[in-house]
Amino acid sequence: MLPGTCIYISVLFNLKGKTKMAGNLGGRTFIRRFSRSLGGPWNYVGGQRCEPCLTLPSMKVTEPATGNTLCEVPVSSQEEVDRAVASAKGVFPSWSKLSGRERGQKLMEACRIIRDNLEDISKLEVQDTGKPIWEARVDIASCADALEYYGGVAAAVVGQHVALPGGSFAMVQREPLGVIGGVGAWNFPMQTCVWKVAPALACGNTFVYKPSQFTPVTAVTLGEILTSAGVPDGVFNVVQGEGETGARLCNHPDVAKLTFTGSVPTGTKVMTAGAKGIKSVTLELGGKSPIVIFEDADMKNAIKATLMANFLSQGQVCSNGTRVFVQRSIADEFIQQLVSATQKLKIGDPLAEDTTVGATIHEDHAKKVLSYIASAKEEGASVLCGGERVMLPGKLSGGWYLSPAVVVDCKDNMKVVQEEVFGSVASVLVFDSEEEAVRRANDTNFGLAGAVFTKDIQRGHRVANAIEAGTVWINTYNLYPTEVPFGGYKHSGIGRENGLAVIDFFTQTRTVYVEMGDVDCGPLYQE
Ligand SMILES: NC(=O)c1ccc[n+]([C@@H]2O[C@H](COP(=O)([O-])OP(=O)(O)OC[C@H]3O[C@@H](n4cnc5c(N)ncnc54)[C@H](O)[C@@H]3O)[C@@H](O)[C@H]2O)c1
Repeated sequence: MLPGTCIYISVLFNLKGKTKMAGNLGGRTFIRRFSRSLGGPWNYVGGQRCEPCLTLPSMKVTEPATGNTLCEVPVSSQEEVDRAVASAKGVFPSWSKLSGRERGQKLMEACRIIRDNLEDISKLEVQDTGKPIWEARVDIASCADALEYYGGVAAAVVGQHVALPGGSFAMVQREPLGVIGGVGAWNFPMQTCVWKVAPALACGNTFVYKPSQFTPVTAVTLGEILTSAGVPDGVFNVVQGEGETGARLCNHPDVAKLTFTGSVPTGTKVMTAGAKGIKSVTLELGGKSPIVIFEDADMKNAIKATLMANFLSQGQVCSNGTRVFVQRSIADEFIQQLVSATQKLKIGDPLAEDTTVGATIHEDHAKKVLSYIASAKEEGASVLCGGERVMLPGKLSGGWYLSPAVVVDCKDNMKVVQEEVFGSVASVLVFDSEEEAVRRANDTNFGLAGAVFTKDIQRGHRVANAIEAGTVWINTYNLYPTEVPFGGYKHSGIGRENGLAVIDFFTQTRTVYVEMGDVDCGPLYQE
C-alpha cells in the first residue's frame, strides 16, 4: 500500500483539475478517478487505472528508504499487453489526425498540472527511488519542461515542399509511426517515461509504456495527468512487470517502434526484438564516462562537477563521470579536496531537506556496488573514503545507504574502472599529457558522455571534440536541458532523446510526387 502522499496527490489533482480545467476545455468533465490511486490499480489502459485482464502473480515493490514493501503490483500477461496495445492502436487514427497545435495544447496542459503539483509528484518519486527530495524536484521539473517544449514543437513538426523540373513537385509529409512501445529503467522513472512520451505524442503517435519493476508508481501518475490534460483515452497506457512483460511489448506485432532505457545486455534483447519485427529502435544505455581535469582548471568548479558527476542519485546515473582523470601536477590537491567535499555529503532520510545522499534502489544492487569496492581493493586501489553500508536509525534501518566512495591508485584495467558500477564510486586516474588523457578516456566501449575542465578555450574544444561520446560538457557536468539532444555513441546507444533530433525517431516521411505535365516514359510508349 502506498503511504499518504498518494491520497494527497489524488485529492489535490481532483480539486485543482476540476476548478481550473473544466472551464478551459469547454466544460468537458475529464477529471476523474484520482481518488482510487491508493494501493493501485497499477496498470493504465484506456484512460484509467485498471487491474490486468488476466492476473499473474504480483511483484512486491520495495521502498528503498525503509526496505518495506511500498506496493504490490500484478504482472501483466500477454493478454494485458494485447489489450493495452489495442487501446493505443484504436485511438491512433483520431489522435494522429489532430493538428500538431491541438496535441501540443494538451501537452502544455499536462506541463501545467505537473508544475502545480510538483511537490507531491516529487514525493512519490522519492518513495519509489530513494533519491533525495531536492533531486526528485529537479527530475519532475524536467518532466514539465519536456512537455512544455514538445507541446510547443508539436505545431512545428511539418513536411517539405520540393520543386521539381517542369513545375512538378513533391510533398514530403511527416507522419507518425503508430503505437510506440517504451521500456524504462529505475533511476529516473518519470523523467525517462516523459522524455519518450512527450515527443512521441507530439508527433501523433500513441504509446504503451512498461516502467521498471522497481519503480512502477509515477508512470501511472503520468497517465492520470495526461488524461486530466485532455489527452484522449488510450493514447498513453501503462503495463507492469519484469523482463517478460517488456519482451511481450517489444515483440508485439502492432508496436511500430521501440524506445528503451536500460542496460546494454537488455538493450541487445530489445534490439533483437526490433530486428525480428523490422521496427526502429532507440536505445539509451549505460556509460562509463570520463571527466578530464587539466592543471589549469578552476579547482572549485572541478570538485563541484566531480561530485555531480558521481554522487547524484546515489551514483545511479547513466551519464556519470566515474572515471575521473586528473593531471598529475594537481592530483594530490584535487584528491584531498574531493575527499573533504565527499565526506561532507549528508546521508539520510531522502525526504529530509538537508539530505544529499539517499538510499540505494535495493539490497542486491547495493551489494553489487559494494562488490566493486572490494574488487578495487583486491586489485590494488585505495579507498580514501566511503564504500560502506551506513545504518540509519528507526524506520530507515531497512534501507541500503552507502557512503560515497573516492577510490585512488586506480589503473585503467581494473574492474571498477572498466565496468559500469552504477553506484557512488568515483575512480581517480592520474595522467600527464593531453594526448594520453584523450586516448585513455576513449578506451571503453561506452560513449554516453564526458567532460573536460580547463581554462584554455582551444584545449577545451579540442578535447571535447576528441572524446567519443554523445554529450561532452566543458567546465560543467550532468546538465540535460530539454532543448538539446542526449544519447550515446558506441555501446551507449542508438538514437537521441530531447531536442529536435528526437522528431526524426518518432516520425517517418511519405513522399507524394505530383506530376504537372505528361508522363515521360521515353521510348516505351509509341503513338
Ligand atoms: N542512456 C540513458 O539515458 C540511461 C538513463 C538511465 C539509465 N540507463 C541505464 O540503465 C541501466 C540501469 O537500469 P536497469 O537496471 O533498470 O536496466 P535493465 O536493463 O536491467 O532494465 C531496464 C528495463 O528493461 C526491462 N527488461 C528486462 N528484460 C527485458 C526484455 N527481454 N525485453 C524488454 N524489456 C526488458 C526491465 O524490466 C526494465 O524495465 C544502467 O545501465 C544505466 O546506465 C541509461
